[in-house]
Amino acid sequence: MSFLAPTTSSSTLFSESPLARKLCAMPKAELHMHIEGSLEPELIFALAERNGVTLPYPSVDALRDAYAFTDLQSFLDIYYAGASVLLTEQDFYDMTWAYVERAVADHIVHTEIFFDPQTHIARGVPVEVVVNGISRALDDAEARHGLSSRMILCFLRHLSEEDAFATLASAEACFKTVPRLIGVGLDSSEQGNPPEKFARVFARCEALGLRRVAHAGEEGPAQNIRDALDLLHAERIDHGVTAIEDQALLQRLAAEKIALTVCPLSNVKLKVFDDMTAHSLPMLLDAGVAVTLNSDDPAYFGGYLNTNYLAVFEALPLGEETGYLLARNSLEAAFATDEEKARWVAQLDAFWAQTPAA
Ligand code: HPA
Ligand SMILES: [Zn+2]
Repeated sequence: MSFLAPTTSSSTLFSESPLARKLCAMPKAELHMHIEGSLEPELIFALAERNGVTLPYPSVDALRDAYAFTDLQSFLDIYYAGASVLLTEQDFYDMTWAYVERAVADHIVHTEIFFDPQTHIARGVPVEVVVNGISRALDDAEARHGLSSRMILCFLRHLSEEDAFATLASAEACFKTVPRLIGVGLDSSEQGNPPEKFARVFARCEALGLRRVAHAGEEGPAQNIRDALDLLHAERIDHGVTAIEDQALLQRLAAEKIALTVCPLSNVKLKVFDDMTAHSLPMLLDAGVAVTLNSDDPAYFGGYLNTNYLAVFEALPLGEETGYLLARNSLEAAFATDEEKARWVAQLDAFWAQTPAA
């Protein structure tokens, strides 16, 4: 038996507190996760070896060491390099399955997965290979784990409008044959690529009956959020954390129940905020905006969904009821049927009633 006191008392760890356990175990949805951003360095190296792709990093550790980002662009450069190992349908399946296991462990009941076909098409990978690999893994996730899901095709905003239209045309058959592929989004470099650049593409998507989201107000001004709503008819805003610059916009987001898919660890890693205590989340919540928490690119930003919840609740003065609100917002903002949403909210309510107050 040892009489030495532990150097860190485990009871002081937030992650082991009753509130942390409750946040981790509650049913929730994830609405902002780029599947290529779930590629862990180990899987990048395994796929590179399987496919004979040479990486510009000598080892897993060297790659991980390169994850010291200064802004969004410095991340995107590495993110697209990592995605270059994806070639076959099985690669997309394996990547998605690895995320599914993390999602199930985090008590996610519904996930909406972003993917970036243009980065794969440019390397000669047909969009069907991308869509079928991801979708087949999500079929298995539903069958084996009861995990509900949708897929959202994102246009890369640093590329041209013409390229986005060509991508949409190449994916039109997929939209018809893959029921869970329900919408489009807009990601990549926000600076210099405002929403208006894609107004006509999004109008075509709306005419096709597709759901619409857009990254806006991540690094860019609050005006980009307004333009994503007015010019792209976005139904949710991805990030949206710079909305706090504009009081009237905050009121509009709250009144129109436009959900924001906030990604706290991403924002800190990409230096949108100096640290988690400086995050605009409390101001967004105070304004009555329907905020949700998400992991964005979990393999690059230090963790999956529950790690985001823990980081936020450890750094900010948020009560248990905010945990419930964030989970409920995520379920209600999902692109799912009213019946599905009512079922998940009932599941959350039952969990809340059964689990002692933290
Ligand atoms: O956080 C992001 N922002 C913009 N584009 C992206 N593509 C992957 N992740 C991101
Ligand atoms: Zn994102």
